[in-house]
Amino acid sequence: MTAALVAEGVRKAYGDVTALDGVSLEIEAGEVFGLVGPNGAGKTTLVRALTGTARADGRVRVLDAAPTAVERSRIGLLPQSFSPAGRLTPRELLAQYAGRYDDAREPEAVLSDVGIDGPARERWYETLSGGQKRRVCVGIALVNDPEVLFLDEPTTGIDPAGRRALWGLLEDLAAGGTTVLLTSHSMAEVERLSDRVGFLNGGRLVAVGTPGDLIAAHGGRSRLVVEPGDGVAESDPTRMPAPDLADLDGGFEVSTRRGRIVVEGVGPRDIDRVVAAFDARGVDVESLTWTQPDLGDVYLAVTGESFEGGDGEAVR
Ligand SMILES: Nc1ncnc2c1ncn2[C@@H]1O[C@H](COP(=O)(O)OP(=O)(O)OP(=O)(O)O)[C@@H](O)[C@H]1O
Repeated sequence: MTAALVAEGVRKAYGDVTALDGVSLEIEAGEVFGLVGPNGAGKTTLVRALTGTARADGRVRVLDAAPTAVERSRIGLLPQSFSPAGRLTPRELLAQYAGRYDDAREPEAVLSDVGIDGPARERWYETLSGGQKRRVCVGIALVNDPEVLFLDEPTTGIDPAGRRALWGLLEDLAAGGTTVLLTSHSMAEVERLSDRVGFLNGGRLVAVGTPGDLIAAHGGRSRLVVEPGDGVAESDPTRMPAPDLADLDGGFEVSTRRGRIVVEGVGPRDIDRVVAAFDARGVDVESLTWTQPDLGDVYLAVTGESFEGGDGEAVR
């Protein structure tokens, strides 16, 4: 396989702030790579270094060229902050951007792909909703049918149905061989779309791998999350019962988190006896959820920060 994107020892400082602290990464042609990390971790700066929109120390190659030398029709970029002309319609904007390339896609087809249909195509960009605007911006990044697509938080502000539609579109592009570098704060999004995921924290890549490998290495064990009854958690979280399950065979670890009792290491076959043990210890169980580790757990493990996702993503 050939690397479509290469970063070697990339460093970038803004005054005293080190945004990238020696990032090395190779992304294969046709790969979808998800970049995640807390606010300020350096994701946008890495995208900017790779696209030549910010100068950085170290070595960067895009399709075997310097980022500023690569043929621009081969690259699509959706920056995190991007505001096209407000008093053009989506149809006019797409036509305008298409006109920059010798061989662009049909604007109408691109607008259909990103879900801008009907009257929204004919309204000034500035009058569109936030999610509609973001869809138009995604369309602009796709209009030249790029080989490498950089998407910096593409689905921010887009409603759940639109987000899923966009995921389907990105999956189609990936199936067609497009290389995608995606940043996102949605673990569901990166887990669904990415062949590999990189976690940035404090300007360093702290973990890289397939979602499955990362979850196996850092995700911890499956767990039972118990909401205790009797209003104990609300009245005084410090009085939360954390029953000792040491005598149960299975090596369970019990802790309390945000008013819930978390029992790590509970497999599907263990649920009944753990619940019975709660009962025997007089802990009233209001509700319980069994979860398997996912990328949100990896996030917590490798960045040290708790992850609270939107869209019904797990809270840990
Ligand atoms: N133009 C700039 N001038 C000064 N500091 C900057 C600039 N751009 C980024 N930084 C700083 O560099 C660090 C990395 O920022 P960056 O935008 O790359 O993070 P990020 O991971 O994309 O964050 P977010 O999730 O909030 O988008 C931050 O501390 C940020 O304040």
